[in-house]
Amino acid sequence: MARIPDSPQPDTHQPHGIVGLVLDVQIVMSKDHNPIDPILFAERADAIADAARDLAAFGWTPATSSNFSMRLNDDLAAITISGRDKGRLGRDDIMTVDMEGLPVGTEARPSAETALHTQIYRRYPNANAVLHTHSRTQSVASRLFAENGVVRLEGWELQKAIAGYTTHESVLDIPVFPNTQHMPELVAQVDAWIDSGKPLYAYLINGHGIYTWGRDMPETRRHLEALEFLLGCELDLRRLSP
Ligand SMILES: CSCCC(=O)C(=O)COP(=O)(O)O
Ligand SMILES: [Zn+2]
Repeated sequence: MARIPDSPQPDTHQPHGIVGLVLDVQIVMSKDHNPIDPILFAERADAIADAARDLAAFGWTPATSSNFSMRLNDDLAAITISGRDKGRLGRDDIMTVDMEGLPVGTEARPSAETALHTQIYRRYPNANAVLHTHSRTQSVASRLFAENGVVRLEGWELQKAIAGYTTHESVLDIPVFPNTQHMPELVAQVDAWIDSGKPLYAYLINGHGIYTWGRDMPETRRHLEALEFLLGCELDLRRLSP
């Protein structure tokens, strides 16, 4: 559960010196009125902002698109506020939600796609970060492979960048779900795939973008970068070998 950092104590031996420190963090209360660890929130928010800055620099978050989150604990996640420029995020652009996607301790509006993030944290207890981007490659691949409902990746050495994959001889299926503005429908499609027992490391949404996750932010970034590369390779193959 959330932990309160030790309160700074006044230094009684330094009556004219520094008697306290002001931290640039908010103390947020969860629904059961436990304070959320502000240090943990700040650390996660910084990790999200750093990743987002890099992904925006790659051109994968055009026009305020994309959203990012990290788990805070079993009940809460830090997620980007809806509509923000993802290349210029600061701590104030990130908020806390519970695992039903409801805001905690703020009036801010979480990402329109929050339900897809909290679903991953509920279904995969080892997932601690979720990244969703809208690169050109992801968007085109999602349209091209929508008819099959899946992008089958096999024979690529870079499949080994996905946690648990140890050989290019493996098969990595990335489903493509139909897009909808009705989040519960998307959540139901993802649930149905997971409930079928098929492995899921990432998915595309038709004409929209990609979702992937991992046990921490570096692993999740590795997944996203590998998938971007692999989808680009599949597009090139389609173009070059009719
Ligand atoms: C302008 S992009 C359309 C919404 C979207 O797909 C997205 O990823 C960003 O939505 P958010 O509410 O998270 O800013
Ligand atoms: Zn999106």
